[in-house]
Amino acid sequence: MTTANAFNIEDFNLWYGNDQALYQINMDIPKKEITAVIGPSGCGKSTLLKTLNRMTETIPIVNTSGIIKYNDKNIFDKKQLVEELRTHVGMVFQKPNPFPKSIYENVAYGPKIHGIKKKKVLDEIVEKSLRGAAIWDEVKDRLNQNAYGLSGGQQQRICIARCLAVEPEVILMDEPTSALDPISTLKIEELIKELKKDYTIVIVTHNMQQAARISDKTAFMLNGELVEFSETDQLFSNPGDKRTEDYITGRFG
Ligand SMILES: Nc1ncnc2c1ncn2[C@@H]1O[C@H](COP(=O)(O)OP(=O)(O)OP(=O)(O)O)[C@@H](O)[C@H]1O
Repeated sequence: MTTANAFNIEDFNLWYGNDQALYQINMDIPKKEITAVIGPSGCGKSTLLKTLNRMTETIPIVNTSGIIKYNDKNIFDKKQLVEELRTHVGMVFQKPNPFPKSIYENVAYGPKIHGIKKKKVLDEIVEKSLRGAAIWDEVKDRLNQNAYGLSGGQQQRICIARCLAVEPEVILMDEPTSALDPISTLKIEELIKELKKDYTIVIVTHNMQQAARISDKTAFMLNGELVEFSETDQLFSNPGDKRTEDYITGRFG
């Protein structure tokens, strides 16, 4: 049975040592929609995002309670292999972080790790992924050049292509445009809206206008709590909580 939600977060708490960073989070993240997470610095946005593909557990002092289900299965279940989860749930980071390799090798890297060796198959994956990340036309004649030679915005699209190459279902994006100029930002925003047709996207952003422009649903977090999670139009036009209203009208944050 397939469900409409990619993730069900149930009574989830997270501590860094003695400091609690997330409190009783309950949230269902719908498939093939863009879910934005907003809130002031330090409110737990990145922590929540990184927990969705179990990146936070690489930090030794992290403890959690509660359940996060991905496609109805608890991601913390002993039987759930973390590598497998991360194949389905990819991540794009704040700063573009291509490998110091050619554009081609950056995108072919994941499929190669997964055992794909045939040049023809890899060529196809590289082209499809670069097209999917809306950068094929800009790089098709220089696939063997080092990805470091590209602009920041282009590097970020290479990182998105690298993520697409392993065919994830979900793409987690942690402030993917905060290091980019306004034109590159708009290109990435257009791309994210395009990707929604095929992927579930969860994006952490400092930029409320960005959340309002691109997301279907928005979560507002404050001090580790999920204050409000609703349709983006509603959250920005008619917030249900005074704290959300104060934040979106710039009264704090
Ligand atoms: N590796 C860590 N070790 C200890 N505490 C951490 C760690 N990472 C984050 N924290 C703490 O957890 C809380 C939430 O941080 P988090 O980075 O999730 O917030 P954020 O909303 O994403 O902030 P920002 O918008 O500034 O990136 C903060 O108090 C932060 O200091």
